[in-house]
Amino acid sequence: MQPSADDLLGDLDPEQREIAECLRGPVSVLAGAGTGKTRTITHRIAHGVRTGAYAPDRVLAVTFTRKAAGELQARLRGLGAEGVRAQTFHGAALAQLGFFWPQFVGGSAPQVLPGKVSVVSQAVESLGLRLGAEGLRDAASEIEWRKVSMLSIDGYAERVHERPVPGGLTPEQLVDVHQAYSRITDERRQIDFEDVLVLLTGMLETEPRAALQVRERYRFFTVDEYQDVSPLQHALLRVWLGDRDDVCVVGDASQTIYSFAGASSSFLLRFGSEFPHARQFRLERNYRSVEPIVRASNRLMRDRPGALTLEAIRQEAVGPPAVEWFASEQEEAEAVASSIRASVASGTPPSEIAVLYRTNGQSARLEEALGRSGLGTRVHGAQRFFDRADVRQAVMLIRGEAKVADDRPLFQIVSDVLRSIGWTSRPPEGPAERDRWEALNALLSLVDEAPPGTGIREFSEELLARQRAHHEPTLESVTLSAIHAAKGLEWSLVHVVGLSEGLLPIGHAVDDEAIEEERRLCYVAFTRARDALRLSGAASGGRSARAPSRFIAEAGLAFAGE
Ligand SMILES: Nc1ncnc2c1ncn2[C@@H]1O[C@H](COP(=O)(O)OP(=O)(O)OP(=O)(O)O)[C@@H](O)[C@H]1O
Repeated sequence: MQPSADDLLGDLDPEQREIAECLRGPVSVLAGAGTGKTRTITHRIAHGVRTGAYAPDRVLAVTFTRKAAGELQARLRGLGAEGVRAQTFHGAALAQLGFFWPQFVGGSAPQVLPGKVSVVSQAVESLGLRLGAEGLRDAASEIEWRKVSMLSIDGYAERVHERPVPGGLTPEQLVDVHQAYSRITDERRQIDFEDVLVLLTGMLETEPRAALQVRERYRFFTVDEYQDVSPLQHALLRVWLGDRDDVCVVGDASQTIYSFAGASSSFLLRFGSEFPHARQFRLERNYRSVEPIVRASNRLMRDRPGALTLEAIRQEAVGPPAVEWFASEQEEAEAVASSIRASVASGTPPSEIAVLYRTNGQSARLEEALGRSGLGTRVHGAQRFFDRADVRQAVMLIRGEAKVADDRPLFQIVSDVLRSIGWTSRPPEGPAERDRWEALNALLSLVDEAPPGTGIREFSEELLARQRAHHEPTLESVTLSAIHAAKGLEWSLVHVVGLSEGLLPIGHAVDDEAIEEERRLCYVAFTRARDALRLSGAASGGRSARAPSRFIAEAGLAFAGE
């Protein structure tokens, strides 16, 4: 049963409620980590729909990753706001471009390149230059940065001396690479990820009939994680709005961790000058984490521009985050694995545990150590749950079952399907079998979560909706994740590893701006933990000795065993 309008708002504290009731006009919310910003905006939208202020199909909720869009969509569905679309900027733009292209340009929209690196490689070759794999990736990132920053190649040429140039190229050659890349994509009539936004924004600016259609379609906009908006995404949002101002943006400047890719918290912090009549709110009450975690996180960000001081609601008597220093990364990985094994033995479910690190290269050692401790792991972002071949097969078979009348209980129908493709009631031993088992078992756990009385047909529809939205079920394994990919998520127990100079902050962060971005990453990592945060670092990463990360002392903590 869906909550009534009053029950909906009953889940919110007075500040959250005030925001949820402020349904019109420009609204900005500066919301610290764990203060319930996602809860607030989803309730605000659901409240708008429930009270009739919003026609659900005229509401667009935008965010930055498909995962976050899936979460938003699922939370909205859970609150009864079914018809509302939650999309990424890119997803929404791609759909609109595909729709308008035949009308205003003719034919079908150009093909979107799956990635830039191979074209960059051809561009480099066409100029008689040479670049290694890393250099090609860096050059591709620079092309992305230029486009999301809305710089022409000439504009970029003026600023290239302030930009990172891949080793082996001069700044002038890098500009040539941009030019050659552009020429090749134009010749082949291909567009890249950023071009989708560039072209749509241009089309909506120059074709009033297209702009009119989009504005007719979408009336109420909400942008989550607004601290991550790029100049290009901001420009698109402005053309979507036209001269209207029903937009609500929510974000936390302390969680800006994509500046290197062109994101800028200045749009969030300057929202009041862009919309002088905006209502501006703050959420500073942290519901997620126990007080010592909130205290350390506040200390880490003290006096930084736009930083909020969080008030911890959870005042349980617990000690400060544990901090440990090891002689080598191997020792660190083994100690983390045995500590996690002890936590699981004392009752913390593996799905409530995460190990976070700065670079993807750190995961293999941890995966091995945890595997040796008999724990299933899942590297976050490696492959999306609903893209797995075993999951796709299971969903297809379940959908097949839904087509025939069957009065057996739902659990039996689904477990029989899963058994037919190798699921057993006990988990198998080997890591690959275990991984498959965890995935199939997660599908079965969705049966337990379904409301009583759910039939196979409804269950199959729910699976399809989740598959479309990439709304993944919980897997009973420990999550390993790069900090960047952990944004927006939370676990009961979080280990942050690699707290050494060179890893966090990363070695290539040298100027103040880059160090500040590393600090924000560290903040995002700390604030993912609800009940316990464990920090560690190691002196040796193999080649060189490292010093403890400055962020530990700056958070008011100290290493034991240093
Ligand atoms: N009014 C409230 N009462 C109780 N718990 C709340 C309330 N608001 C939020 N929470 C809890 O606080 C936690 C954080 O909420 P949510 O995920 O919406 O936060 P967020 O602000 O989006 O976090 P972040 O920016 O750190 O990712 C969740 O566990 C949520 O259930």
